[in-house]
Amino acid sequence: MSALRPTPTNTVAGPSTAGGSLSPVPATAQSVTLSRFSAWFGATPALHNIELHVPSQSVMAIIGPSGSGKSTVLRAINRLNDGLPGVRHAGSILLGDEDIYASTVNPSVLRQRVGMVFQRSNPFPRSVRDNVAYGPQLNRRLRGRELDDVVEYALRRAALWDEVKDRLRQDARTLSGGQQQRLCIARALANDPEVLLLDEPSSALDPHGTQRIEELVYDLRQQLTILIVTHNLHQAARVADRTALLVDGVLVEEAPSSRLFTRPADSRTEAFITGRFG
Ligand SMILES: Nc1ncnc2c1ncn2[C@@H]1O[C@H](COP(=O)(O)OP(=O)(O)OP(=O)(O)O)[C@@H](O)[C@H]1O
Repeated sequence: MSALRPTPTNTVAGPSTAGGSLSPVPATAQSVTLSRFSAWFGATPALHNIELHVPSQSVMAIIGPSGSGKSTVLRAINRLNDGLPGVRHAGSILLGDEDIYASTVNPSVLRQRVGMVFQRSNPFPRSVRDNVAYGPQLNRRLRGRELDDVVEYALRRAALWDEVKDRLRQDARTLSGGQQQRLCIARALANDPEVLLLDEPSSALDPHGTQRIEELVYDLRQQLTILIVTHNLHQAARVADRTALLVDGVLVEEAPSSRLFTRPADSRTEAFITGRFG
């Protein structure tokens, strides 16, 4: 098994602008596989022996009651739990066939390959352009025209370009909440990730903003592997190919969304989706 490394496309990704048309070279989407993955915060167990395979170029929704471990799963895939006091884990998480917890893995490189967007949009207090340019500038040392092209490419992929192309120098915090959330997605996409983790990305948005995010997830699934944590069961049913239910850190059921929401195999799933608990 090889150590995680920047993919070849990460070094050249971004648009070629020959002829003035964008022809992006996206990274190859990767599957994500958790095997007997457990996590603890101090003595408190948060995840128990999770077995979960997310096929490449698909959307997996993770649902479950509050405190069931949904965010912990996402953060484990990005190694964002590393460094929290008392945290430890057992088992493995593979990105494609690469163990993300191998000692050779650089977590910063991992986080370029596995982008994450949080519930509350968190743009830097800088311009729209600078928010998106930050990653490729730092990680790929892009400058000038090449950098501008990557910014445009990422904003187009995030379905935001048309709304901000004349406001690139404006403070990102002047955008609407929904636009800020898509800006955060563009910021992750600028690193040309193979996997995108979305932690309740539309819970702070109005119905229109929510719909834009869902359309975006639907479109991005062709190029990326996406895991989305959501409290909105209709959203999971709409956007996710498969859905996983976590209860008390245990994976209760994982199935195609069309089946899980209509013919759940486990009585706890039925109780959860019919609102009898959680
Ligand atoms: N940094 C931390 N330190 C200690 N315990 C934590 C920490 N983060 C999470 N936990 C605990 O781990 C468990 C799972 O939390 P997690 O945030 O993953 O749940 P969740 O399903 O995402 O919840 P919610 O839907 O409310 O966001 C909870 O019991 C929580 O209190």
